[in-house]
Amino acid sequence: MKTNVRLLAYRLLRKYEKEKFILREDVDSVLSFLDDKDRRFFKELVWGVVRKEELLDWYINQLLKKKDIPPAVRVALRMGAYQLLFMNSVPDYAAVSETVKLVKNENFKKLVNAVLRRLRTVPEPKELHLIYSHPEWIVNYWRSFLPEEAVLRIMKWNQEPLPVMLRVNSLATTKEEVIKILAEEGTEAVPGKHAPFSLVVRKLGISMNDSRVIKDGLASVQGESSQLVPFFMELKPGLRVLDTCAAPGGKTTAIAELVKDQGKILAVDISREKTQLVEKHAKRLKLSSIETKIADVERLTEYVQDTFDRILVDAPCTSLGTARNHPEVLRRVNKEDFKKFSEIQLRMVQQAWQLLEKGGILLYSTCTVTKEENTEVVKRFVSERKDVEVIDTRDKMKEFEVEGIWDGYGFLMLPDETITPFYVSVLRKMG
Ligand SMILES: C[S@@+](CC[C@H](N)C(=O)[O-])C[C@H]1O[C@@H](n2cnc3c(N)ncnc32)[C@H](O)[C@@H]1O
Repeated sequence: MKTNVRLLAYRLLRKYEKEKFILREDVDSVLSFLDDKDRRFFKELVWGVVRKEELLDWYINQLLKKKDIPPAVRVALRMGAYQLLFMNSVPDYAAVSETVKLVKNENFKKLVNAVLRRLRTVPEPKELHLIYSHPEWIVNYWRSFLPEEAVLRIMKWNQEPLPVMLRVNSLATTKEEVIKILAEEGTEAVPGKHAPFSLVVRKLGISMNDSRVIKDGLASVQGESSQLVPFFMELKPGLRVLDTCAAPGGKTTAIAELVKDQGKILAVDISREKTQLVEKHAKRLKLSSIETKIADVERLTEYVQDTFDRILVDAPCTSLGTARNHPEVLRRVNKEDFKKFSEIQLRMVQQAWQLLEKGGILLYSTCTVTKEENTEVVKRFVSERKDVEVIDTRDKMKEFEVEGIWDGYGFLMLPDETITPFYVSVLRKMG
């Protein structure tokens, strides 16, 4: 019997509507029994509906007398509207009739049918937050501290799913070699524009987890923004490096590769499950300079007494910069979260600073776009100490061809095809 992919998508989206959270395991478990064509359809429908939520709701609401409809009906309407507006491969009659089938109640079946049949008659919206489908409050919030063109750039790129990117393990192989192996597996990859060891996947042959380059530790899956972070830490072999908030170890292992696996890298995270992820990552890449420790970074000095030449605080944050892969984050956060995270982040930097040698460098980074968690954290920290020098990273960002905004405390990378928004602040301890 043919699998009803729309029904599977509907169930997942109903769960999302309740919880505002999509578990990757839920997606993967559906994908595991679909063929290639159904997988593509399922992924596009699910992520498309989440990505375009505000826009779809706006179209639907133009045709509803009473906007307060049950969530089950709203989700079905979004799915139908998405297929009509964005999926050229789906004929209109199928988008309408298959959506009507998802709805149980007879009266609502009629309503869904009527709305979807008239959907194409609605003229396009004019407001930017609708055209680029973002919650209005987030756009207004970004406008309160970012130039309009930066806000527009973030919104535009948030419409585009991020390509898969790899960081080639420079201690084990070369970009050319990895490209060759990938080609034998049917995957097309090209060198990335920004990070020295990056590859961008243009066409996926087999799943990356099954690829020889991952299994044999020749590369890691990592975006270009993350790959660039360690390049701002003035790393060299033999340094003692502390990576707080290290799991799953993307940046820890990048650091180890850059110091040629020579030196001591201590990777800290909050739980055993988390530090095990880092250990697994290091083992796969055959890196031996990494040790792990379970600790609460907000009280780091109770757990760690050694001092370090370099410290990375890649802090937990509201993750707004990950919206291309996780469009649901934009619909989950609220302004209180910005404040809550910023207090945690400041405590982490204060604690880590105490373990930094004079002349050493602490890099603070987040993958979010909020004033509270970026500029304000560093500003507050700098204002309470006399031994902090803020390092200007503008020239170096230019070298890596990364555009963004310098706020006097750090640099907010602005997105392009392979860069996602990332905030990087580099602080030197004066002696
Ligand atoms: C942004 S992620 C780090 C990503 C990682 N640096 C990488 O590149 O792969 C933030 C990490 O902070 C950890 N974390 C959150 N609160 C923490 C705490 N109080 N102490 C230690 N780690 C914490 C989380 O477990 C999570 O692994």
